Amino acid sequence: MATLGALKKHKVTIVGSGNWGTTMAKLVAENTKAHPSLFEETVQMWVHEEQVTIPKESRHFDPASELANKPQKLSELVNKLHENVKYLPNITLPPNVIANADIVDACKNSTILVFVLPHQFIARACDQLKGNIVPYARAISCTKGVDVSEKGIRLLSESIGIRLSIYCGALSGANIASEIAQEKYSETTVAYDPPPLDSRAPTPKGSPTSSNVDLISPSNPNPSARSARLQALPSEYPPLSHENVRKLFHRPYFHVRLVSDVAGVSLGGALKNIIALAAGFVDGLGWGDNAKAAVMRVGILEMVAFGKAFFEDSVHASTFTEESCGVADVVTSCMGGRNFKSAKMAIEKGISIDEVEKTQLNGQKLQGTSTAYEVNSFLKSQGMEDKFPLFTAVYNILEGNVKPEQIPDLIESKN
Ligand SMILES: NC(=O)c1ccc[n+]([C@@H]2O[C@H](COP(=O)([O-])OP(=O)(O)OC[C@H]3O[C@@H](n4cnc5c(N)ncnc54)[C@H](O)[C@@H]3O)[C@@H](O)[C@H]2O)c1
Ligand SMILES: O=P(O)(O)OC[C@H](O)CO
Repeated sequence: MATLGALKKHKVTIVGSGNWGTTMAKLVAENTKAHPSLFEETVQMWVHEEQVTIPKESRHFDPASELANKPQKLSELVNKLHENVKYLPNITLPPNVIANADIVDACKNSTILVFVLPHQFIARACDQLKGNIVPYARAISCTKGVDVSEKGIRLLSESIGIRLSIYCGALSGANIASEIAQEKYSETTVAYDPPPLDSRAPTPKGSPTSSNVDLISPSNPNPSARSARLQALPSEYPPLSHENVRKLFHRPYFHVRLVSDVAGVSLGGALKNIIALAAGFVDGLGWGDNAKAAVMRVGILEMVAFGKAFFEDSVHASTFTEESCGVADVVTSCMGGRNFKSAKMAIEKGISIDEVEKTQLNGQKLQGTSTAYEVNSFLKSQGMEDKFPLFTAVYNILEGNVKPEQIPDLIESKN
């Protein structure tokens, strides 16, 4: 009985503190408090430091205070007010969330790292952490996107795992952060497929681990070769079984389903953002719900086809259809997501999405535009743009090569 010998508790760090990062810190901290035999109560939240002035509309704004119009460090404000007034205003954080602007210190001795950074900041964060974390740490990626290079395409969970030489799973779902922060019911999918060594069973010689998966590339379209050895979680810690991982994320208002399909969960979260941009384009044209449903239908088909074409060994099509991280995330993202809203506003105002992001989002980041570019660059490298007409159309609209009004013709089936 592995748990009988457990003496230590898992220390959890949330790597990121945006809209979703701060929400994740809140719900995880509620759970570390609720499960004191498994987790240390204090949850560190890494804050990318910036100077923030308390907004006038904030309940913390006091015109009589000398601090009223004075920029202050965000990490200090979070710890003083128990609120992230910039990225998650009006939500009280539990006192066991501790904001920390030093990423290495925040992650020191943590056995569980929850990555919730915008995609573009992952590589640098990992560079800073490399060699400064316990080698048996485990990670969960909540970031939505994919990494593409001249060598091929990689899931963010893989990128994190490879950069840090640790195992990384994924969490993704129909999860608009502000609703979850207000404790409105939602579901999510957590993919966690730890190598056999974490279950304390001896690892059969030559058995695969789930980390350090080779890149998908033209010469290696469906890699199954898995190379590196992971360090086993010491037996003093409670095992990170599906049951215990669920206890870290599940709340009465946030229902978690555990699966083993890390690729499916990661891909769903990335690709739905391209579909959400298309939905925003047609809505911005004033075309109504039928048009939106049409691009969602085609987008879901392309999401499934993409998984089958490039991740056939790992993705289960049922992950897209049956779990929150698939069709359900497409639906919520195309109704109320930032990518959808920003694409819609860009069309309505006749400006670029980048301009909407810079002027309207108060520092929050879109992931759909970079994912559209990354996916297109990969499809081009595979000579497969025409097999994914919606993804290709979104890229070409962003590039100014075609107009949103051309979407119906561009996505029409040629059969
Ligand atoms: N917000 C949501 O509803 C939601 C839900 C599910 C998943 N996600 C995903 O979670 C990820 C994180 O999104 P978010 O909503 O927490 O962030 P956000 O877009 O609200 O905020 C941007 C974050 O980037 C940080 N940042 C800015 N410059 C930085 C730098 N140079 N280095 C490091 N960090 C920097 C800011 O401090 C801030 O925390 C994204 O991939 C997003 O798609 C978001
Ligand atoms: O607001 P978006 O477009 O970044 O989407 C948020 C979540 O991913 C929805 O599940």
